[in-house]
Order: sequence, then structure tokens, then C-alpha cells
Amino acid sequence: MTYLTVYTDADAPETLLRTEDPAEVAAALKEIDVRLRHWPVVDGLADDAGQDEILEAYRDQVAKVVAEEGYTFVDVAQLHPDDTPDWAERAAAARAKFLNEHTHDDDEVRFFVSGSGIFYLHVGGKVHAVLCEPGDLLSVPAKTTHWFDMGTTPDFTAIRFFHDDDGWVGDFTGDSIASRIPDYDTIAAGRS
Ligand SMILES: CSCCC(=O)/C(O)=C/O
Ligand SMILES: [Fe+2]
Ligand code: NI
Repeated sequence: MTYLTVYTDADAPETLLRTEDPAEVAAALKEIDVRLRHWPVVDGLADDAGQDEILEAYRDQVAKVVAEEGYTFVDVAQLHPDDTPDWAERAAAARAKFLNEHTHDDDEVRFFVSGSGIFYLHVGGKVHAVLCEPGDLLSVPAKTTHWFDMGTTPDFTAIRFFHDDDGWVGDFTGDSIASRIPDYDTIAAGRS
């Protein structure tokens, strides 16, 4: 279930809202032109399922979004804890890639197949921290300033939709706001 926390973007951010109520979450996101939909989760997909198997499992839903919204490239981003010696290093590098505020020329449309992660949407003096979980399809308009935190122990699989065949391209704003807002680990731990 999606968990939304809203903060002010002040030097000392204040919490304005915390909710898991689906209607409240959807309404708060609609105010900033962000769309949240839900797809039934396909059972039985292993963490080590490959991209083709994942896309096949959601073939009909993906095809509908592609047809309706004109995406030309769809991929799967995923990271799950393993016992390889370089896991901690790879996890930290993957986390760091998205951890500073950035924009995209394309929409950010992501479907959570498994695990979780938080999209922080910085709009109109507020930061909406959207903790996405399996079944959540989040659509963020192009140019929205945002960042993403997968936490110190990343564990997620997400389908991503692009209008650009180059896939993920981010423009970093240089704003340090991400360092002032509670991170994934803090928000997840404080969720009651
Ligand atoms: C959960 S998908 C990986 C993160 C990503 O694609 C993005 O653009 C974060 O801002
Ligand atoms: Fe992004
Ligand atoms: Ni996992």
C-alpha cells in the first residue's frame, strides 16, 4: 500500500501530512498533477526473474499503457540483496545515482512489481514523499523536480516506461534539499 508523507521544503522541514489512506494519497498527488494507479500483483515471480519474464507477466497492463501513452521503450530496474562480496558497494552506487534532486524531459512512470522505494516530488514549496509498494503505478509529469531513495538495503523490482529510447536521462538541479528531508530508512522505520 502506498504511504505518503508531505513536508515543507524549508531549511528545517515540517511534516504536513502522513497517510496510507488511498483516497487521501490520490487526492494529495492529484493536486501536484501526479497520478497513482494500482495493478493486481502477479504472484509467483521470483526475485531473480529476468526482465523478459517480468514484462511477460504484466504484458497486458504494459501494452495498454504503451498504447494509450505512446511509450517507445520499457525496461525493468531491479536490485535485491545478495551475498556477493561487492553487494554493499553496488547497492550504495545504485542508491547514489538517484539520490540528488533532478528532472527528466520525459514523464517518470514506474510500476512496482516487488519491494519498495520512495519518490520525493518537490513541487510548490512542498516535498511529497511517495513510498511505493507492489502494485503501485506512479506517473510523474516531465520536468517535475524529484529524487528517489531505495534505502541502504535496496530491494525492489520496477517496470519503467520511456518516450526516449535512450532510457534514463536525468538533469541534476544542484539543490541540496534531498539532504534535509528524511530518507527511505527513516520514513520506513517511522511508519506505524
Ligand atoms: C524505481 S525506478 C529507478 C529510479 C528512477 O528511474 C528514477 O528516475 C528516479 O528518479
Ligand atoms: Fe527520476
Ligand atoms: Ni526482494
